[in-house]
Amino acid sequence: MSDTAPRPSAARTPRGRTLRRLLRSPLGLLSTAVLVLIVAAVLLAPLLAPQSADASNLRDAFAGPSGGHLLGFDSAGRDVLSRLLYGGQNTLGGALIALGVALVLGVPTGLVAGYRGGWLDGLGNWAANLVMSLPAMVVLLASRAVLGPTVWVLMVVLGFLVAPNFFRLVRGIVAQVRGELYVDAARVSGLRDSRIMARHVLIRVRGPVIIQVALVAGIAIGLQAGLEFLGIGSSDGATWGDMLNEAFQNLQRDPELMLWPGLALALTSAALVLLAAALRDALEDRAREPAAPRPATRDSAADTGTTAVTATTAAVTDAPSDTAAPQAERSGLLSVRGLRVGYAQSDGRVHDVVHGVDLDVHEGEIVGLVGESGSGKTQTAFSVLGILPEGGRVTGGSVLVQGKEVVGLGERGHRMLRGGVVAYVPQEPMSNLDPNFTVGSQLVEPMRCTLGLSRREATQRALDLLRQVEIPDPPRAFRAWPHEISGGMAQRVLIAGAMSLEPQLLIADEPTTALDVRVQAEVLDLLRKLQEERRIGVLLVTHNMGVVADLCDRVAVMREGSIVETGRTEQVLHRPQHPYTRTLLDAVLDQVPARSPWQSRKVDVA
Ligand SMILES: Nc1ncnc2c1ncn2[C@@H]1O[C@H](COP(=O)(O)OP(=O)(O)OP(=O)(O)O)[C@@H](O)[C@H]1O
Repeated sequence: MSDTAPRPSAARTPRGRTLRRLLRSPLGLLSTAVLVLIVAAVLLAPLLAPQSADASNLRDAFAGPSGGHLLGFDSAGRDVLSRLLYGGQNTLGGALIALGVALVLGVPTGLVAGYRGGWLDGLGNWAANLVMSLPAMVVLLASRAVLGPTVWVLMVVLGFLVAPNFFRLVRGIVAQVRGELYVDAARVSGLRDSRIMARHVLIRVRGPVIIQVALVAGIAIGLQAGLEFLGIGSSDGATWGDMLNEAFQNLQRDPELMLWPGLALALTSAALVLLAAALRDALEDRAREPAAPRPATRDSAADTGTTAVTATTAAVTDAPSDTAAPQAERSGLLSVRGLRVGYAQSDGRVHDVVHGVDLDVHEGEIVGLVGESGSGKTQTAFSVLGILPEGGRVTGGSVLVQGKEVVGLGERGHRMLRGGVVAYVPQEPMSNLDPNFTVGSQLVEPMRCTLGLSRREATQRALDLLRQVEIPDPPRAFRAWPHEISGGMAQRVLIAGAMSLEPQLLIADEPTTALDVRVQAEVLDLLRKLQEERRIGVLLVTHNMGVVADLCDRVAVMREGSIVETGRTEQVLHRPQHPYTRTLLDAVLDQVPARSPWQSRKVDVA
């Protein structure tokens, strides 16, 4: 491992940056300091309080400050400072109970509803709306009548009443995150849903939930004090609400008694609200922060001296043609027959976007699936992977992977397939890496979960893989954050990730579209090298005839959800049978000069 490579410091982690930003803002610093002081004082009550909260001496009733009793005595001759400190324990403890219940009920249900969608989401929403429509005060009064006046029980009920706030917040964010490509990538790499939620999704809801916690804590403290002030709730010991109630009854005699519990409540609630605002600002600043400049890499600095091929150059020459692979005979690796994919419409009808596709990928061959945008290439690939978007489903046909039918396979079966036999290289490398984790961590985790490797073994293997995909400084790339690497490097990382589970079939969906032309050539070279070394089958989804010419043994041309022509690459490129294939080839030839002569799977040197 290189010792010279800089290690991203803890201070540069998103969490470290948020905390520093929070403490740099005057509001954040002030509110944090006030809260820390209040909590510390309350926790240290046994050391700071001159006596216990309930020790009373009627001779001291309404006595002013004296000696060790800085805030004087109340109407029952109890020390006000002691009651304030011990009362804080009960008041803050009650708020914690309400918060705990709300978090336990709201966050996991919001996660599941947002991530899974469907009937779970419907049910969760219905329940949240129902609870939110209940008048909180009436429910609390009814609970008091049924369950008794204990304030702890009322705090549990309060937690139940505010849980929908957390549910809605989390559900909304998760529904957004679920559509992120890195979440798809994590699914494709075989991670369980629970693991994806814990690792990739929870991290996105963390910030907003913390803000909501601060707000709800303020509300819980206020409500609890309100209940006790009205004499509705009662706890075994003193609380700030209790103190307010007692002070209010003696307002004429000693108005100062209102001051201390009122001040404690006001300060705590205000500090919580200000902390929430400061946290929100800190998180928004972080989101606005521009990504760190990417270091020059071999990929991005490949302007000179690179062996490259112009990927958009199609080679159509007079080389001899092969015959098409017999479609009747099904391949042992991937065999698709009569595949139909449909999406449910709002009127209940199903709209087919793939209409009876036949496709084979044999061991050790690269098959190009080519066609214009919207022709159904991705839907076909996603059907094999079992990751069709919500609303989409296979409506007919058969997909055999290593002889095993995958149509109708449950999520678990698909996950096992994706974590073993089939791997996927997506289109947009940067969006498929989770910005919250280092590159290395994103390589190591699937290997640990799927192959059961120890962290040390998985780390070693990840470094080997980074070397195999020709990343110049593997240890450095391993430690880098996604924003610190170039698009070409990110694609190499994703290829390494796909290879890490030793697949037999690799599905690459436009793997070079997001890259510049020279980096495209390098990534294509890499794919070819890995495919030849490992003798895996590759289904290459592309709209680029140049890529097909450079890389593929066979090609299937897709249009409007159907395969219109299939055969060996040379044959299809030399003597296209279908007018649509000719149009695709003409379009390429219109745009760039043709490379000649056609050389099967050879790279043109720029
Ligand atoms: N979530 C969806 N809901 C409804 N229709 C969809 C959905 N996703 C894709 N489609 C439709 O399926 C058809 C095929 O889309 P697909 O993504 O497979 O095209 P493609 O050939 O891969 O195109 P591209 O190269 O642009 O990705 C398109 O008509 C598209 O509108």
